[in-house]
Amino acid sequence: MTTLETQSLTIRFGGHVAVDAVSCAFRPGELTAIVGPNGAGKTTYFNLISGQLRPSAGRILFDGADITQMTAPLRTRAGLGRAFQLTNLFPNLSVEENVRLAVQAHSGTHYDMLRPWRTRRDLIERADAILDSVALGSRRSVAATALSHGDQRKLEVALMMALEPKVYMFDEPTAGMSVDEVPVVLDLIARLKTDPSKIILLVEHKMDVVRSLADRIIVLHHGKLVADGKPAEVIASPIVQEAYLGIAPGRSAA
Ligand SMILES: Nc1ncnc2c1ncn2[C@@H]1O[C@H](COP(=O)(O)OP(=O)(O)OP(=O)(O)O)[C@@H](O)[C@H]1O
Repeated sequence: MTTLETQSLTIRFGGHVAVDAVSCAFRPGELTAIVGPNGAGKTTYFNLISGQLRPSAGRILFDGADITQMTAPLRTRAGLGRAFQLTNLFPNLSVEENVRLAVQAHSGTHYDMLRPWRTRRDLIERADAILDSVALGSRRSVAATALSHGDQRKLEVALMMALEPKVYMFDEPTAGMSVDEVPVVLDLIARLKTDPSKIILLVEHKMDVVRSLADRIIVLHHGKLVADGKPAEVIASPIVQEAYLGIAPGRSAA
């Protein structure tokens, strides 16, 4: 069973404590939404878990191992999946080529001049299945850079799926998407949730998205974990009403 836990995780930027002694254990089969007002430390906490930042104090345990000092690429290989920025990949290759490369990388298959890709039926089928599940089948020949913003986000999710991670990390997966693109991504995350072995973490501002997907909500405020529990309880709790909804009145709580 996959386990992921932060223990007193802390990071300081100069004198500012952006994440302050956050202890939290994430469970398989559960989607945990991380919410809080602007500047609460959500993205920083995410970056600490995925390895883009190193903490000032505290530990991160993944599947029983201390990964606090592990590099981000090694964490990815160990099963911590975070959406790639497309700019780090192959923006001029087609959607299909990007997904096939990710599938190939995960399968451990190296380029073999004597065995062209098209003979690897298993890898092609896996890539096709992923493309269909993110509704990008019809865009397969388009260069990644030529995709709409929403389709680029879907491709990022597809590339993460290709690596079959134990932990899926989504940072505002629907940000900047048009209204008709949002349901595709929400459906996709909802489908990932049906696998009881996966841990899913979601940083999200939109409370309607949180409500529709989260099994559990944790709230960060000034870098501290101030609430943790079932969505209805957490949303109704005075600390969230005051700390989150009170401070961010422009953000939809509906
Ligand atoms: N590299 C950095 N150097 C200095 N301060 C930083 C750095 N990264 C984040 N911070 C500060 O840490 C605090 C937490 O930022 P973070 O982006 O994690 O908040 P957030 O909850 O994700 O906010 P938002 O909802 O606006 O995305 C902020 O005060 C931010 O200015």
